Parts: sequence; structure tokens; C-alpha cells
Amino acid sequence: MRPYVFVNLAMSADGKISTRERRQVKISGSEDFERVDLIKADADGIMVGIGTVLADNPSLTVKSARRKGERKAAGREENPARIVVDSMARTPVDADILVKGSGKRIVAVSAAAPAGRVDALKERAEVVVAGEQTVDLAALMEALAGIGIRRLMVEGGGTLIWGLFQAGLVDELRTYVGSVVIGGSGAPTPADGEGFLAESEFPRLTLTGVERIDDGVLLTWQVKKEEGDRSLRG
Ligand SMILES: NC(=O)c1ccc[n+]([C@@H]2O[C@H](COP(=O)([O-])OP(=O)(O)OC[C@H]3O[C@@H](n4cnc5c(N)ncnc54)[C@H](O)[C@@H]3O)[C@@H](O)[C@H]2O)c1
Ligand SMILES: Nc1nc(=O)c(N)c(NC[C@H](O)[C@H](O)[C@H](O)COP(=O)(O)O)[nH]1
Repeated sequence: MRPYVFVNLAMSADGKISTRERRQVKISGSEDFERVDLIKADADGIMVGIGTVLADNPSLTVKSARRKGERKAAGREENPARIVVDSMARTPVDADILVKGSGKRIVAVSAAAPAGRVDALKERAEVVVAGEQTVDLAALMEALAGIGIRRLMVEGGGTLIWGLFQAGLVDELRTYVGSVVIGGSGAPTPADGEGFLAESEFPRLTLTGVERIDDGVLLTWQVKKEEGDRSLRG
């Protein structure tokens, strides 16, 4: 089994998720950030790639004190488990995701990660080894389901999101399209990495929601699944 995986990202009107210098841009407005905090509070885990950690240094904590209280009252940690996909264990030991707020931290590394860096991370996080050179995302998902993570929110970035689509591990995609233009041929997009080539490889989606929020729009899609998919179906 694996968690139900939903990607939630913000994209500019011209399809970028940050600047070409990978500098974070506020694409969401206050209402969408509130929505993001709500779905984060409802998740068992939240995942980012190391590129996002190095670019944004996100804490990925739940912001609303009320929602943190509700999680604790339900016997849960204040924050969902925070997971970094980080083949070579490059997560800084003083990264906000490791030092801010309470709750489980998991750093997923490959077998090629330098032992010294892995040992340093073990002081602050649970380290899961999956894959030889890059993280085996399917194996990681099985491990996450095994520790009770049923609903997993993925924030990005583009390389991780593509890797998850390539591995057939995404159940739902929520894209907030904001009212800014970022431009830049090298600026990150929601799905970067190698990209698919043949139309037969393209993941197919069913549009299940169109909602105006602030001065943008939230698009929600369900990913059409192959036979035999073993998602926990949220
Ligand atoms: N607008 C948004 O909603 C949003 C959300 C998150 C990140 N971002 C932006 O995205 C950018 C970072 O994206 P990125 O693509 O550079 O990095 P990323 O966060 O997608 O991390 C990718 C890295 O994860 C590691 N990895 C290990 N195994 C992997 C696998 N099997 N598949 C894929 N990756 C694997 C690799 O080192 C890879 O380079 C930043 O600029 C950040 O601001 C935007
Ligand atoms: N939903 C959303 N709208 C945006 O406009 C934007 N730039 C991001 N970017 C994702 C980013 O990686 C993290 O969501 C923030 O960095 C949160 O970081 P904190 O938890 O507040 O430290 N996400």
C-alpha cells in the first residue's frame, strides 16, 4: 500500500512556480495561503524535494494555532510529518524544516549519500534509505504508508513532482493559478525533470474542481489510474 498523494502548488499565470533564479515568489493571496494551511493541517505528511529546501528553507509547519490545537486534541502531532526527498543528504542540519515546530521529520536519501552527512541528519530526523543513486519514490511511499501516513501532501518542487508522476504515484493535482507573470525560459514549472515525450506516456487527468480564490483560480484534477494501483485512496 502507499499513501494517497495530492500535489498542491501555486503557479503564475504564465506557468512558473518561482523565478529563473529559483527565488520564491508570493503567487498565492491570503485566502489561498489559508486554504493551504487547512489542507496541510488535514494531512498526515507533507513532502518537498531538496531543491525546495535549499531554495526556500520552508518550515512547512501548520500556521493556525487553532488547527494545531485541533490536531493535538485529536492525539496527533501539531504538524504533519515533514519529509524531504534528498538523494545525497544535502539537507542543512539547521534547516527550518528540521528545527522549527514539533513533529516527525523524515529525510529520504539514496544508498549513495555520504555516511557523515547521513549521521549528522540522524540527530534531527529519521533517515530512510531508498534507492541507489536517486530516491526510489515507490519504496519511500511504501515505507511512509507503513508508519501510518495515509494522506500525503506534496508541495514541490518541479523535479520532485515530475518524478512522482513518472512513477505513477500522484492521485490528485491541485494547482492554484495566481495573477502574476514571472517569465523566464529557465524558471521552474510544476513538472520539470526529464519530461514525457510520447503522448502515450502523458498522465491523464479528470478535472474535478474550478474555484476562483483571491484574484486567481484553483484547478483540481484527479489522476486517471492504471489497473492495480494500490493507493490508500485518501
Ligand atoms: N510555487 C510553489 O508552489 C512551489 C512549491 C515548492 C517549490 N517551489 C519552487 O521549486 C523550486 C525547487 O524545485 P527543484 O526542481 O529545483 O527541486 P525539488 O524541490 O523538486 O527537489 C528535487 C531534488 O530532489 C532530489 N530527488 C531525489 N530523488 C528524486 C526522484 N526520484 N525524483 C525527483 N527528485 C528526486 C534530487 O536531488 C532533485 O534534484 C524552488 O524554486 C521553489 O521555490 C515552488
Ligand atoms: N502555496 C504556495 N503559494 C505560493 O505562492 C508559494 N510561493 C508557495 N511555495 C511553496 C513553498 O515551498 C512553501 O510552501 C513555503 O515556503 C512555506 O514555507 P513556510 O512553511 O511558511 O516556512 N506555495
